[in-house]
Amino acid sequence: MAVLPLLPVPEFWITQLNSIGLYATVALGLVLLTGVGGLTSFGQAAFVGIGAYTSAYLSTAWGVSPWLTLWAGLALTTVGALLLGWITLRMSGHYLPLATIAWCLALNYSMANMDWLGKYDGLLGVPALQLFGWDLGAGRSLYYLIWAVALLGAVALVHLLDSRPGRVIRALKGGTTMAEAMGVSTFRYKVTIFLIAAQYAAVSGWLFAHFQRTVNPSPFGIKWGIEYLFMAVIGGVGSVWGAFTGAAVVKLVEDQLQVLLPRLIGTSGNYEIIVFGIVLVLVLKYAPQGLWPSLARWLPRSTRVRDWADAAPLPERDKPPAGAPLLEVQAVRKQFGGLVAVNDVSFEVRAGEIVGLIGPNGAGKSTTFNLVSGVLRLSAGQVRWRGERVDGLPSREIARRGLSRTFQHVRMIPEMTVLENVALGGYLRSQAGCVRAMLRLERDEERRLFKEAERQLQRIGMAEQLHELAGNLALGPQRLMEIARALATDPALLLLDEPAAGLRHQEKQALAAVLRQLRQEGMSLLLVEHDMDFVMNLTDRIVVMEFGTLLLEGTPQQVQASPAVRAAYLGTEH
Ligand SMILES: Nc1ncnc2c1ncn2[C@@H]1O[C@H](COP(=O)(O)OP(=O)(O)OP(=O)(O)O)[C@@H](O)[C@H]1O
Repeated sequence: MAVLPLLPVPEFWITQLNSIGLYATVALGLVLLTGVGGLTSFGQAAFVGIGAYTSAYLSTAWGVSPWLTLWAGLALTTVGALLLGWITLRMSGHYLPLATIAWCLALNYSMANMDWLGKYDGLLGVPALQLFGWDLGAGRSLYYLIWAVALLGAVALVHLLDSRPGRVIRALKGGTTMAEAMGVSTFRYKVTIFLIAAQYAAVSGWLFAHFQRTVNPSPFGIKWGIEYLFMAVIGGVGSVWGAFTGAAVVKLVEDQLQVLLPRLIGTSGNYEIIVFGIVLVLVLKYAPQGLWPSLARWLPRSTRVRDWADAAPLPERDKPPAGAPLLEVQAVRKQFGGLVAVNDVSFEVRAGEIVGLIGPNGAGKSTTFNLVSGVLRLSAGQVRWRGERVDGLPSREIARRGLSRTFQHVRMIPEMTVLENVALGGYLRSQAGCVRAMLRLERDEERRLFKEAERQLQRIGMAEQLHELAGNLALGPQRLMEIARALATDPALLLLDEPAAGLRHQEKQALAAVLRQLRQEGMSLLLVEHDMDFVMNLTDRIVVMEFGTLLLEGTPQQVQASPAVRAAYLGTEH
């Protein structure tokens, strides 16, 4: 690619490649936002427009250097994206796509109706870029800058996705509950990826203005917003290199159809749009992940190099002394409409104890877990953590205080390895942000995270499966992986929701041994479990719930001897 402009390649193809580089830069932002983060935007063309118009206006009307107008464009984009993101990203569902459509339409009409922006004619005479006296006016010379930007943008994204913030971003698509339980403010990350995607678009717009040397509103309308999304989807919206594939396919197919179709059917019209729509449907039918992942299947998969052997351990929190009150649940209540799922339940967990929470199906155990860990809000009552009231706090704040959990239905990132999933647990014990990750300045901390993740996986007996994709594991090992991830948060209390479900007998025994070992190391455990042998042999105390209320609290022997508990399980009157 570097020598292409030096060869006698026709100007047409250089222009095509320049356009592909510009489109791919916008599509890269969508890979991050939509493909990885799960947030759909139809409005990227508006951000391209901000980058283009800011530079065109400031450089033509005020003679400002394009190297300065780039920053002005990025600053304006930041303000626009923050405003839009702040309002819409708290809401789930269709609000963001709709808001981005509205934003794109509104901005496009504004551009087209302002005298000082030249209305529909736009701004002419945008100066060419100059770099150290080198004129970048010709397509052949600008080619280098366009492709340097696109490729650097891609490499920065690859770095980002393989980092502490990247693992969080990859968790967003599967819902926010798990990431929040690992201590992440998912809203902050949603705003961040929205901002990054907008800035990729604005940089592309800046280049576009100085490539075309003129701007007008039409390339920044909703049609282009949709087109950019097409590119990302066709290329493979989850993969960085898919942005290039998609941009190339859309640009080349559309152009070729415009030439070929009139010749084939003997009349001109917008038929290429129809044929293009058919192509899109076929791609989505036969390569639903997009074209790049279908091609990449044939490439060898590289495993992570184990370079963390000598990394320093992550910081650890002070653990409470054995017997100190840790978790106090005081008359907690949760109503779902008319249903009282948890009815004034009280119990406590002291440091160094293993407490079991049992009860028939629908007794309210998982709801109690969700109340304690901040996933659900209480209707009444109090939850105290080491004496401090924590009910009403979001789950990430409770996680920060040392309470970590697993989920009844395993929550993980299936397309990441076991090691990477567990490394997400170390989020609160590390600091690297997006910029450091994109520049690869956080490798030391990353090694420390992987060392910790490996240590926890060894502890749980999964040292052999570090590089396995989490989605390929059977249910039992997935549950163990969740425990390792919770352990990587360095908790003082571990809440385990049915940890033994799906495990074979020997695996259960191994798990019980690990949990006992954890208790010896000072860890406290609260677990919901249906396997009675497992609970009776492991726990110090058991809390029994039935129909949302506390039926009994006592030692395993007391619970086993209780006729009321037996009746509750058998469904008889007591
Ligand atoms: N989000 C919700 N909205 C409405 N009702 C709910 C909700 N979550 C739970 N419930 C109801 O609350 C009751 C308690 O449910 P919960 O899942 O806490 O029970 P459980 O003891 O964990 O059961 P299981 O052992 O089957 O997991 C059930 O009747 C359930 O249908």
